[in-house]
Amino acid sequence: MSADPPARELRIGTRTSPMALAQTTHVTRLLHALDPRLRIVTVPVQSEAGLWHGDLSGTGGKGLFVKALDARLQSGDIDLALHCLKDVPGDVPLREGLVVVAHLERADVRDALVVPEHSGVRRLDDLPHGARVGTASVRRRAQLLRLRPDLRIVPVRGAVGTRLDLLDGGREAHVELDALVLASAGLARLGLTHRARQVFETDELLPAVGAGVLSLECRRHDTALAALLEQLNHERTLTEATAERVMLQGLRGHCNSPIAGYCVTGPDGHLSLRGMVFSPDGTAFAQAHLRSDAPHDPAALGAHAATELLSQGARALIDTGAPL
Ligand SMILES: NCc1[nH]cc(CCC(=O)O)c1CC(=O)O
Repeated sequence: MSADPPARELRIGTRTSPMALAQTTHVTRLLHALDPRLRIVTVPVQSEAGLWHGDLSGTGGKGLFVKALDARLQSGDIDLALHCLKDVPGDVPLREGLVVVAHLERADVRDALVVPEHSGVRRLDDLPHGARVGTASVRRRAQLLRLRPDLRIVPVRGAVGTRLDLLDGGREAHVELDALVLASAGLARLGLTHRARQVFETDELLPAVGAGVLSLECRRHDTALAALLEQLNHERTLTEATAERVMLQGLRGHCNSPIAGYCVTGPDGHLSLRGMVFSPDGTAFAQAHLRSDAPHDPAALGAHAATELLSQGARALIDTGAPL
């Protein structure tokens, strides 16, 4: 072998929220461990979505950051885009010339209950009747209402820190919230795990498709970079995420559909996929729980789960909750 080529500059596009920056730092460390000579440049990418606090369910809001990053990648402005798989809509095809090369090992997939700093509430059951719980996720709303139909669910968006400020600010924040439900993985990335009072088991609050998974995307023709990034791929995560994503795509949900999906690999290598689709208030739902003895075909498992959910009326549930 001849001498190594000089290390290249690598431009990572990132959202500017603290969570996105923490994820970028994490990936930067992983990349430097593979090649310490890489010159990694962080390129902030904005989208209007981060500025909004209202209900974004009808605006394609979740997909805006994905689209903004993908456009910058396509134009060559950045070399690498990092996505929370959970935020990548099921119905948006990958842009021409781009490729998802790695799925990083999945972090905690569970949702967590967070209460104001000085509150004595330890679990959802401790909240008073009619308590106000902040979440803008229709998946969380439906499942929280199944657990506690008396709760008032308040749509709260924005960076995790902003939401915590609203929660802790109480009356002064003009939004009196008794609790928030947030992703454990997001709290962990921000060093805020101590704020989680109750971490919901996956069978009481089924996670989002792709929860806890970061995916790395680059240009198809950037083969040297693709080869480097592939080393960061985690095979089990890819398999599980594939089953969940194929299920999501088969359901043809809109950008904020009340869909949950979680695939786990058993000790003997089999895959177990649970999927649920809810009505907005959680009173009606479809569910599938399928097992595959062939871990090599997660896509078939996902497609099968979607078919099962659709046979139980998932289409009507998704369309009822659809934005006007
Ligand atoms: N929709 C926002 C979002 N997208 C990804 C995460 C972090 C955790 C993850 O990757 O699953 C979060 C925060 C949250 O939902 O509280």
